[in-house]
Amino acid sequence: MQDAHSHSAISQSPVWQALQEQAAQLKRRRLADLFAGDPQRASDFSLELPQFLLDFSKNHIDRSVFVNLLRLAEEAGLDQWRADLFAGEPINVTEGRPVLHPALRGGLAEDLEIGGVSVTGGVEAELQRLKELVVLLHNGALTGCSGKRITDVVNLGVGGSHLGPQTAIEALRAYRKGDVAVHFVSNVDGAQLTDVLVGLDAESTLFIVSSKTFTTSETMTNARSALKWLQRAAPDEAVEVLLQRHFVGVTASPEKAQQFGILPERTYRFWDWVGGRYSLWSVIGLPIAIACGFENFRALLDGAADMDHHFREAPFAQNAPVIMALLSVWYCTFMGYPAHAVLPYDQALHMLPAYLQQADMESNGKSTNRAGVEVDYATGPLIWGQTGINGQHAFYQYLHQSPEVVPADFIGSVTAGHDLEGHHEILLANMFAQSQALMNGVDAESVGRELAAKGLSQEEIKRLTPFKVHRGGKPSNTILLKELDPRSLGGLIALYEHKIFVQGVILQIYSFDQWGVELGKGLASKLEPKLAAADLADEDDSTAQLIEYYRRNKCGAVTPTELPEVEVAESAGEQA
Ligand SMILES: O=P(O)(O)OC[C@H]1O[C@](O)(CO)[C@@H](O)[C@@H]1O
Repeated sequence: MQDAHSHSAISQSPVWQALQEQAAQLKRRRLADLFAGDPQRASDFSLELPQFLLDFSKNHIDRSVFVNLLRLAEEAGLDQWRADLFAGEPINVTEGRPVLHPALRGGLAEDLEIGGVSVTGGVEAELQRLKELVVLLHNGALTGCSGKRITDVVNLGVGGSHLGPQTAIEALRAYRKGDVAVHFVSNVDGAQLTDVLVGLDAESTLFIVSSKTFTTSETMTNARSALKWLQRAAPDEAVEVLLQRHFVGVTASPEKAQQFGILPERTYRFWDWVGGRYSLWSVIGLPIAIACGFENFRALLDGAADMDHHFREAPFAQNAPVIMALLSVWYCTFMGYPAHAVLPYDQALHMLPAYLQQADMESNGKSTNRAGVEVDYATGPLIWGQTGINGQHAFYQYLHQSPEVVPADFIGSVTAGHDLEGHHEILLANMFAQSQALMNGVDAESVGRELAAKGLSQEEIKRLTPFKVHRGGKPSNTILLKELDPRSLGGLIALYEHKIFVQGVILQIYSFDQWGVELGKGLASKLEPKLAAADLADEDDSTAQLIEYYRRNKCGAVTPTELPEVEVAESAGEQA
């Protein structure tokens, strides 16, 4: 498979050089002028898919740049990489695995076999098991040790084993089903677990230990503390029984879940060919199915499969993930804008920026190309953002008047997710206004006219004008969904997933490993025992000083628990 891909440095290609020159020219062109000189621009630089309109006309490109960006995708061998992704080739080369999250949602053109087993068959079988669990929970048939019905489920997981499910549940707040409450604990900071447990009854609480590797220290620590909490509530109950009745495991390492004490029939599996940050479509999505019902979870998968189909089939020039990826490469790599804002004008999407931070930055925050050589260009951008209206009253000042340019994605829905009158029009008007203001800005002449109309003196106008000028020229995409429902949410998330993949292909980096998170993990487990005692001579002066300060100032010792530790085999350094 590798031979099918060229390792020649893309940054040496003529189209790369051409784009570099164009970037310098385009920086001097006003976005408003690009519209003025091209009456078809808005419609030609837009794409209407069944679930949404993508308007990418407010970007700092002209037709010739767009053509060159499409050439760059060809030059990068995107066609072949895309085919290899869907064919299950081991494109996660550094981990020697295929990348098959589309298979989890019916997104492959044809079924595949891995180790002689049908991928689609395995996925469907696991989904059916998940559905049965959801039905049991919704029917009140799942009970804890004391026979009480399970009413609360706590997902213990971090990163991809947390962000996808919670983002989707928040987004689908209008699609809740059943009366089982779902809670999330991702942080090893015990404050989070404590806060969640405070309101819960141990007899009716079920924990989902959600971890691809089942070795992530934060998640396993939370799982052990959850077990101790159950033990405190039912001191006469055997630990094994508590584990069997109050724990579910969701993992690509089922044997580790069972070592922990979770029943095989309560262990739901996925596979190492699903990256942690791409796993919400797998049994990792169990909390979504519990909170919103299995049918809505299925609709989410269907929406993602629609996007897989679009990405697989559409020519690059009409391919939403390809276009968004090319624009991102254009800004980050050619224009030199290192950040990208995600701005949902939909409260339900409030977690989307955090979700995309992991999806994008853990995938493309790399500086070694596929040939193992350090790149000489910027790779993926810093992704940040929050709901647009809250952002407007916080950091939009920076977007409008800082010398930096931060390209942005505005995301909203035509249909409101509530029935309060008058709110949605204000929300959408703000979204449209912000992208317009960022694009056009306001020049000194217009500011002067506005101030004169308010009756200010010439002297005051002269003094105030420089502060009120907005340079404009700040680019954005707008994704306008018809409605935020399970299907369109699936499509939206898959759109970004494929965008991230395309960016990696073009920039010649491997998007599906995450070696960069390992170093810190290893050091944390080495330093943890040193917080209590031990010689700090091996540590750098700053770290030693911090630990010494901690030792001197910590109030009392950590309360030792009288409850027995549950033996859990942890193996470090596994990749999720
Ligand atoms: O699901 P696991 O194995 O607990 O891993 C959790 C997260 O940790 C990471 O490996 C690194 O932070 C992510 O890629 C992953 O989503």
